[in-house]
Amino acid sequence: MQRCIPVFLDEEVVHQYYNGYCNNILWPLFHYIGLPQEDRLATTRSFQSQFDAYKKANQLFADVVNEHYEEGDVVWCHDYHLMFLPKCLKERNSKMKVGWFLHTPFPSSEIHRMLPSRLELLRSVLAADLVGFHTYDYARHFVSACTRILGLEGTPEGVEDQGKLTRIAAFPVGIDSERFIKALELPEVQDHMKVLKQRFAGRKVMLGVDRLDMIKGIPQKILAFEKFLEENPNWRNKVVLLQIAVPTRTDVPEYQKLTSQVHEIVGRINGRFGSLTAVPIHHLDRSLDFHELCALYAVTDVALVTSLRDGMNLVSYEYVACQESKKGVLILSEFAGAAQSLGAGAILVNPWNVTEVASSIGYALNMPADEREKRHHHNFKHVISHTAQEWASTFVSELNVTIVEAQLRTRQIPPPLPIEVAVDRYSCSNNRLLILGFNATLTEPVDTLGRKDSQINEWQPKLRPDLREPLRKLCDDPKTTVLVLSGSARNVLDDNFSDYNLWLAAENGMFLRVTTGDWMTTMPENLSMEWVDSVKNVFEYFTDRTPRSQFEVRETSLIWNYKYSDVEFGRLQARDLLQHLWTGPISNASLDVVQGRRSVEVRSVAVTKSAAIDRILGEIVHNKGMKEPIDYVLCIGHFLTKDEDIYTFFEPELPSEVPASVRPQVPTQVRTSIVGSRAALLMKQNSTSAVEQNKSYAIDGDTLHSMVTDRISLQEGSSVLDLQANDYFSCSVARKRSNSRYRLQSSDEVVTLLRELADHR
Ligand SMILES: O=P(O)(O)OC[C@H]1O[C@H](O[C@H]2O[C@H](CO)[C@@H](O)[C@H](O)[C@H]2O)[C@H](O)[C@@H](O)[C@@H]1O
Ligand SMILES: O=c1ccn([C@@H]2O[C@H](COP(=O)(O)OP(=O)(O)O)[C@@H](O)[C@H]2O)c(=O)[nH]1
Repeated sequence: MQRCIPVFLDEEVVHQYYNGYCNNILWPLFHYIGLPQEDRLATTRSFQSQFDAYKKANQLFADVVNEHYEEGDVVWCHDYHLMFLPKCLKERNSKMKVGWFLHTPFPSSEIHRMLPSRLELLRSVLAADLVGFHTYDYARHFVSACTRILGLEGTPEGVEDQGKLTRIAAFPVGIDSERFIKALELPEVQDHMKVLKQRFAGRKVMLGVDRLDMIKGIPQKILAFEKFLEENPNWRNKVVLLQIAVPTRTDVPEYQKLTSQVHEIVGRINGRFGSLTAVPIHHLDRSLDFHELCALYAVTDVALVTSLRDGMNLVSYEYVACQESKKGVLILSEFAGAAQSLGAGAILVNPWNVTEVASSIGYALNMPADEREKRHHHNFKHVISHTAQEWASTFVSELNVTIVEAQLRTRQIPPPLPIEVAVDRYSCSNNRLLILGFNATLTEPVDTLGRKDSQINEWQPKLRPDLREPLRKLCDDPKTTVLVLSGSARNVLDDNFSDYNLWLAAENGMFLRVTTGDWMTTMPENLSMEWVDSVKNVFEYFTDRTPRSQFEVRETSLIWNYKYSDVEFGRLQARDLLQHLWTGPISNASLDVVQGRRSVEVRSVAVTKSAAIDRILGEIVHNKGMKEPIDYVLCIGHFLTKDEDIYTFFEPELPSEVPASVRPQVPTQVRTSIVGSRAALLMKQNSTSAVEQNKSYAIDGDTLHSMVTDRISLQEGSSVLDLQANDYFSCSVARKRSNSRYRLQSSDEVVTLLRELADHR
């Protein structure tokens, strides 16, 4: 039992839908082979009747999904067979979380234009929330098809249609590398390896493993091998090509023709270069079992992949995974998606250039051991770190995040902060917490035009002079705790706030310090920063080419800022920069690209202000030895969307709250502590008792006894927060739409607010 639910299609639908529309129309078109001639005499082969069958089959899939769907489920549709499915699903239930991933290339819009049903298919895919491709190029082609053919707007995140954004991104698939590596130890595989080694002793063995499909370039590969033998007579008895050609789509006439064509070429070459005892090409028209395949991957000297187009090509990954001891050479078509990830170690070839492939064969066969080792090492590292498991979890987590972000986009414009009320409630409270953002909250607003001539060294953010006095008064009030929570680096906060008696949380809360003490870290364990150097290269490149832009390397993030550059040019450059990031350094890492109004920031997914706040609160309560619960919270900042759930941290019942379940990449301990401490941070908004609230959260989280929760309860049974709903003021600064309860127009209004709080009676 594979936990699969079948969708039954009748034979005629299969013929028209699967053999017809999928494999005879979409497949060749997406691989740049073009469309077949429409056969007008046979109505069963017309585009229209095949497309009707395609839609019908997709609807049948949708019906089965609907039958089994439960609220909150994620529906991930795969491949060109199901391009109509997202639309069918969303029409029935617009709240369903739907992703779609294409395993083949998506061709240039000029090719997609040829398809008679081009509009309907694009629109249907756009009904999904997240659309994924193996490479950035395919994603780019899809976006340009939507802009050129549908006339929609392409944004750096995806495609927008009347306010609805479909996110488009690259998610390169990988393999279960462990499975292959472990299999090599099995006795069955070892036996196969022994037999193969004996069988081909004294000869170098080249391997081809492909479905017998025209996109795999099998004739081109064999012709290149023939040319190599022709030009290198000394190799004729010393090398053999093993070609596994797995039969596929045997009902489609084009595939039948290909089989005969390949047989003919193989026969001719074997006749030409074979002897009574040996032939240069061993061609198998069948599939192998997993163990045989692993053994072949492990013992062969060169793998030859000559796809004319290929979505990814997993064979190349599998070969690399099995070559840790032999360190064989991979010759790989530049038209396979895999060329973008294994290009560093493989010999890349244009399969149409038979001469080039033939000489690459010679180069691979003669390659010295140290070069083989270096090349293999590059690829092996990639294959074992970019696995199928990681691919799937990244896609699903991105899908969840996409949905939360879409909810955030529909945020309201909050009303202005009622300063008088905020001050009044402040006066009546006994233990207040003020959480203040820094940039654009406590600094002067940026006036791009006015600063055109300013000096680069003014870029470090500075506390507004008119805030110094009120801030000092607030910090010196024993009933008030002030926390400055910023994305800025530690030294920037040190420079601005060392003289005040307050708490500083730098780098989005990853570092914390009370100004009378030392910095400590609240960083989650295992925060990988391996990506920093490659992202830095991209940022350097764009900084050099965008006058008056700059980038800052922080300890847990990198930020490129173009707030002083020409706005239009800066935006264009930002787009380009994002494209560079997606295709390169961040294509498969657990990173977030956070776009500000004039900045692009890259940080690890676990780094957010809201993820850090409960750890910070725990530390403050512990450090101050608080005896009384906090009864007033003011949280103001010019926070990015990604950080905005800090506002809802204090009021869990808000609908736009980001549930812990949609942050799967946040390490478990952190997630648990968010849920846990929230349970302790009670609001007396309704009559629910502490015990009841704790219970309801216990269902969400694994446990309430996280380290942080335990630490921040004041004493057994009492909680850290004792907030009336009207003693909580979340307030965005200089942002129109926000999740906050209130807003202030600019930091000028922050000055007014803090002055009045400081002078309250
Ligand atoms: O179902 P078949 O007709 O036997 O075809 C087999 C699969 O072929 C295609 O595979 C693609 O997906 C691979 C993994 O993402 C990728 O590496 C490769 O480049 C693609 O060709 C097809 O997309 C699948 O749906 C078929 O099952
Ligand atoms: O006899 C065989 C030969 C190959 N494969 C598998 O078929 C897949 C081929 O995937 P690839 O991405 O290379 O191309 P596709 O056939 O999907 O276009 C790989 O996982 C191979 O391990 C297999 O199961 N049996």
